[in-house]
Amino acid sequence: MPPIAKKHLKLYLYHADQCHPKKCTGKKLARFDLINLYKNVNRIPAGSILLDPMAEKAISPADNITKGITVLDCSWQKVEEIFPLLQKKRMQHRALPFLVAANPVNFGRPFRLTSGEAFAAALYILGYKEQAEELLSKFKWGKTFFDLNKQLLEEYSSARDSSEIIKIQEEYI
Ligand SMILES: C[S@@+](CC[C@H](N)C(=O)[O-])C[C@H]1O[C@@H](n2cnc3c(N)ncnc32)[C@H](O)[C@@H]1O
Repeated sequence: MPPIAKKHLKLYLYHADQCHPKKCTGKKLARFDLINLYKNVNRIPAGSILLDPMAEKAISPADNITKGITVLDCSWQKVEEIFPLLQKKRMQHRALPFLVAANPVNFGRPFRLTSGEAFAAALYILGYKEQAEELLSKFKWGKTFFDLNKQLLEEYSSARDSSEIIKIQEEYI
């Protein structure tokens, strides 16, 4: 029997070099070869989904994800400065809905996810649950992220589109 191909999405990290290299979740995932790290945003293939906390539209299973997912690893202090600069790049900007961080820096805080959590949340919502779990298995607090957000992640992953995602979020908050 031929091996069954694992469901897998391409992941890109645009690294702005603004974090502590030893604490950076994106760099850690790149060391495990689980994501592709770029320091030049022009090298990221056009058409991917950019996880942008300020985007107007929430990610949903209705998104076209054939070109993969991109995360911008930068300081939270620079988010409002950098994301607008990427508006001209051909990426689809999407926000993640209400989810709670499990990383030690922002534990319990909604919306403020590390790059690793952001990738995992997007993958889970889009139906790539094994890949999401594989990514967060590299962090001590990875399982806690799924424990804290299990019910919401399941509901988001069965939403039809972005407006349903927002409805689920509003009912929860
Ligand atoms: C600001 S960086 C901080 C990275 C952190 N230094 C680390 O080690 O992971 C986190 C990135 O994850 C993505 N992200 C986090 N929370 C998000 C949200 N609520 N909606 C969309 N993207 C989010 C964004 O691409 C954001 O720029």
